[in-house]
Parts: sequence; C-alpha cells; structure tokens
Amino acid sequence: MKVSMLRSVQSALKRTSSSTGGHILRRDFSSESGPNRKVAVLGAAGGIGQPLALLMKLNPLVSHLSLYDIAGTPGVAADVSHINTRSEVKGYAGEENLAEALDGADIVIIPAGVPRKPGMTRDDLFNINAGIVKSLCTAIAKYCPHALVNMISNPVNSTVPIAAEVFKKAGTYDEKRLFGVTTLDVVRAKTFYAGKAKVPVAGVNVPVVGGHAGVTILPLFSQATPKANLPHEEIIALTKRTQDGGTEVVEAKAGKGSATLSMAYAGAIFADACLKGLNGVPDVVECSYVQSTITELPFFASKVRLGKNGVEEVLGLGALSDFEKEGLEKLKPELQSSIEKGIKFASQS
Ligand SMILES: NC(=O)C1=CN([C@@H]2O[C@H](COP(=O)(O)OP(=O)(O)OC[C@H]3O[C@@H](n4cnc5c(N)ncnc54)[C@H](O)[C@@H]3O)[C@@H](O)[C@H]2O)C=CC1
Ligand SMILES: O=C([O-])CC(=O)C(=O)O
Repeated sequence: MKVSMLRSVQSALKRTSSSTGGHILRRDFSSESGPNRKVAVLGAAGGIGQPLALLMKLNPLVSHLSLYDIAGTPGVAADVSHINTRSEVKGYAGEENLAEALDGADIVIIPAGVPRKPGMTRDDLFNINAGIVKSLCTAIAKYCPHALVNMISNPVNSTVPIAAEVFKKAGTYDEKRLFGVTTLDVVRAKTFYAGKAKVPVAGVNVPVVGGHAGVTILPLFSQATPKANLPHEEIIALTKRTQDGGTEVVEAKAGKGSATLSMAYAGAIFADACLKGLNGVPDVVECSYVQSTITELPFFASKVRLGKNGVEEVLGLGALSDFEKEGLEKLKPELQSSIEKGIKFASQS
C-alpha cells in the first residue's frame, strides 16, 4: 500500500513535470544512485512547508532534505525522517542554525512568510514578507550562493526582484538561478481547462505567463493542448478563474490562510523540474517568473528550459490570440510597478 502510494506520487511528479512544453522522453533518474542533491526548505513548519517537506521526502532525486523555520522544524523533520525513502532529513530552528541549514544546498525553496486573509491582495503582504525574503536571501548569498532559489513567498512579483537586488549587492547574482514559482497557476489552468474541455487532465498543457497576482496571471488558452475550440465566453471565464484561483481558496478557507496543499504540490513539481535540469535531463520546460527580455519588463513569467545551471533558455510567448494580446498589455503597468516596488525596497533598506 505504502509502496503503491509512493509510486503513484512519483509517477504523478514525472508525468506533470513533462511541463507545458510536452516533452516526455527523458532519462529516468528515479533510482537511488543519482547524484547527491541537497534541498533546503525555508518556512518548512508552515502550511505549505510541511506538505512540501513530505513531497520532497518522496522525491528520489533528493539525497539531503534540510528543513528550516524560526520554530517547529525539529518536530516536522523527525516526523518526515521516518519515511523510508532516500533522503536524510535534518531540521533547523532559529536563525543561529540557518547557516548549517543552507550549507551546500543545490536548491533552496522559500515558502516563508505570512499568507493572505479574505479581502487582502498579495501586495498587502509586502510589508512583512519583503523583510523576511531579504534576510533569507542575504543568508543564501553567504552560505549557498550557487543554489537555485525557488521563491514561493508572496508577492512573488516583488519578492523575486528583491532577491535579485540582495544577490546583486552581495556580488552573487546569477539570473539563471532565481525563479519565482508560478507553477500553481499552471496547475490550476490545466485543471480548469480539462474540466471545461472534458479531456483527461493528465494530458493537458497550458502555458501561463506574466506574473503571479490577479490580472498579471495570463493563461494562454489559445495554446492549450489538446485543442478544444471552446467558445470565447468560456475562455474569458477560464482566464478569470485562473487569475482568481488564489482568492477562491483564501475565501473558502475564511481566514485560515491561502492555498497550501495545491501549492505544496506545485512547489514539488517545480523543484523536481529544477533537480532534473541540474542532473542533465534534456528538455525540461516549466513556466516560471524569471529575469527576462521577452517583453520590456525585467522580470516576466514564461516557459523556461531548465538545465545544469538553472535557466538554460527563456522561451518566447508564441502566437497570442487578440484577447491574450489585450491581457498582456493590461498586465504590464501592474507588474512593472510591483517590480519597481521590490527593487526600491531592497536598495533602500
Ligand atoms: N507562489 C505561490 O503560488 C503561492 C505563494 N504563497 C505564499 O507562500 C507564503 C507562505 O504561505 P503559508 O505556508 O500558507 O504560510 P504559513 O504562515 O502557514 O507558513 C509560513 C511559515 O513561514 C515561517 N517564517 C516566517 N518568518 C520566517 C523566517 N524569517 N524564516 C523562516 N521561516 C519563517 C513561519 O514560521 C511559518 O511556519 C505566503 O507568503 C503565501 O502568500 C501561497 C500560495 C501560493
Ligand atoms: O492567493 C494567495 O494569496 C496565495 C497564492 O499566491 C495562490 O494561491 O496563488
């Protein structure tokens, strides 16, 4: 029973991380003889952190799992460490243990920070989360400057530019190694599209570009596969539901936080893709919010090919429908101002 559950999680990871690009053929690294890879989760005792720790413990590409939070991590680590999979698990609580938690990390996943309550925007989290992200990234620059950073903490549209500025100041910035995790938008777009198009969700691909807040989330249903020729009104509704997916969960949780389980799943998919890229698996493509030149905005989410050094190639937008072209123009001012806000915070504080 346990083995079959593990296999189905592993095969879901394999299937889904075949990405928006749809390339399935690749070497299978799911044996325990792959290279050693240390993954650190910062904020590991939280709503996302705990299920993400579980999913990373199930990933055979991980040899060392480092779970850090300001408190509560020894319990989470002890619990997860009893699972009979490859990785060795260590828990670290408190800032004095952050250096050891980060030492030698190949990937650092950051779901540290406060979540939304009903009525809030992601930008309302800026005042608290900007400082948390800044201090964690300062430590990353010091203790594992070559790690790939998977930023989950909101507002992602600003926290990624903050991280970039911190790394620039420390002299460690490598734009190929910094990622805003927008995978949950892709996960949602796939689920909602499959429901409307009445196709099996496992075979669905939908790129989602732009950023990770409201109208800055732009799903490209014109490029969705398999093709379904949905009426325009349905595309409008699907787009809105994808953009409001986070709010849908925040409202349903009624003050008890935002998406945690689906986010942990999405975070695990994205980290798995990064691990595969590091390990030299070809054609690993996922959407992510990265430094970009595909529009005039300095950071933008689009399909990204992952490789041994992180970003191997930022892929273009492809052909857009008129509705998507309009959405792209609409999102630019908000995304630009969120980027500027992050840069200003990091350079002033
Ligand atoms: N990128 C995305 O798609 C998504 C992002 N999020 C964001 O993820 C973040 C975390 O959400 P939840 O896990 O639900 O929140 P939570 O409050 O349940 O957990 C956050 C954890 O971060 C820890 N933390 C706070 N300051 C820290 C520090 N300086 N160092 C290390 N850990 C620290 C807390 O102790 C707590 O355990 C929020 O900002 C939320 O908005 C949530 C869902 C989706
Ligand atoms: O909506 C939120 O606050 C959390 C989040 O980013 C998401 O679920 O997409």
